[in-house]
Amino acid sequence: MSYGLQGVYETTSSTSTSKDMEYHQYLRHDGPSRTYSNDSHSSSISNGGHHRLDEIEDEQLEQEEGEEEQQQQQIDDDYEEIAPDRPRLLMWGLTKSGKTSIIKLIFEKMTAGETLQLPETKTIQIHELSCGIHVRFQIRDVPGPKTTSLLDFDAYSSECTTIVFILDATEDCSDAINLLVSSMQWMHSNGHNVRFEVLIHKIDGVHEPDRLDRHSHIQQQVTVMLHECSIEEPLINFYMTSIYDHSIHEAFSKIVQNQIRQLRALENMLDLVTASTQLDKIFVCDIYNKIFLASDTKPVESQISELCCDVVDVYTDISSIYGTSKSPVLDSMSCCTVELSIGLVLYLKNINPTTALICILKKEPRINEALMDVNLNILKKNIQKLFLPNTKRLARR
Ligand SMILES: Nc1nc2c(ncn2[C@@H]2O[C@H](COP(=O)(O)OP(=O)(O)OP(=O)(O)O)[C@@H](O)[C@H]2O)c(=O)[nH]1
Repeated sequence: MSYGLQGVYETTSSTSTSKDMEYHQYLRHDGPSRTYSNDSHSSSISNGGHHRLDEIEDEQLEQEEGEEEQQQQQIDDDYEEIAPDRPRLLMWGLTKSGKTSIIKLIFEKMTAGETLQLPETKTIQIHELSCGIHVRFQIRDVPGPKTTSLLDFDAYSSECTTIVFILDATEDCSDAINLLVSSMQWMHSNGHNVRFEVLIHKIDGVHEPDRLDRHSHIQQQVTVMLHECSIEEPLINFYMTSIYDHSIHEAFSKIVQNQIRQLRALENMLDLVTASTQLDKIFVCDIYNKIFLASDTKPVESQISELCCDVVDVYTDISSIYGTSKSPVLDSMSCCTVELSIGLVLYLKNINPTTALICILKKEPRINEALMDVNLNILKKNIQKLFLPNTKRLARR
């Protein structure tokens, strides 16, 4: 498979178990032409591409979209058969650490305040989820132990590919650290080379100047204990998160990205497009749960990904008011642009009803929109192709 992006146009100009289980399956379709603007930030959802492509291309696109829809339907009809080797994530950590809240907030649109009323988890909850372009995975939410006991951990973690360990940063962390290390030790001694993604969670409850110290103290303690257990080079990442800000989406995006086999290829494509189109940053984002499936490899500040989440919110709000499944706010050729007063332009374009490309660029007198349109359309097709062989192969089974 070629990892390059075929057909990108360049410009020389500088402008250019043992327990009961509950099973949940989340399948979404549809997305949201109208104009939207306000004075300080002008935003538009415009049908900007039609004059650039001829009718034949339009028909081809419609046909392609029809095929895609059929394919999606087929996938949805037989989930188990279609994605038998999907990643399986286990949410693990002491009781009340925040496992259920995270799932409800990201994937069920519960507000942070509503999570205060969540009851204790009594049985395993299995969530079959899909993010954007055919990225499918399972998340298990399990009753959190009250002590460092590993009772039932073998059943909970069977066939899991990643453990998302939630550690409440507002409490004394020693029990949680012991549980984390003993879980890793159990996995190691049973020959399971599973990645641990550790969320140092409820960080909003820690005084701001102490947060980095808390993070490095926990990380150091875990590293020392793992070394003492002779676990060298463990597969472990640490994130500071809270459901009261954007950090949980950012961390979960990285966790989901670690599950995507095509991630490097996708990043290569995005790098090529940013370089050839003079974009500052480009993201592939699931518009329903605001999970970033990939971005180009330039470093990104948190504020920028927060801005992207905001543009997705604007888009979904307008879609829910004005769009219907039969007539979405954006069709395959349209885009949504938001000009910020700080001199940045955000540009949203759909890849399919659930996935969008979000580009960030500096506002310049002459943005080469035609070049951007052409390259983003090529990128869109290439992304679909990248995920298609996988889907077709699975569909044939
Ligand atoms: N301050 C703060 N509270 C949080 C955060 N995340 C979750 N909580 C709160 O933590 C409490 C426990 O959350 P749950 O999601 O029920 O915890 P759990 O780990 O699923 O608990 P069990 O079901 O007992 O295993 C709830 O009151 C949430 O509102 C966070 O980021 N910050």
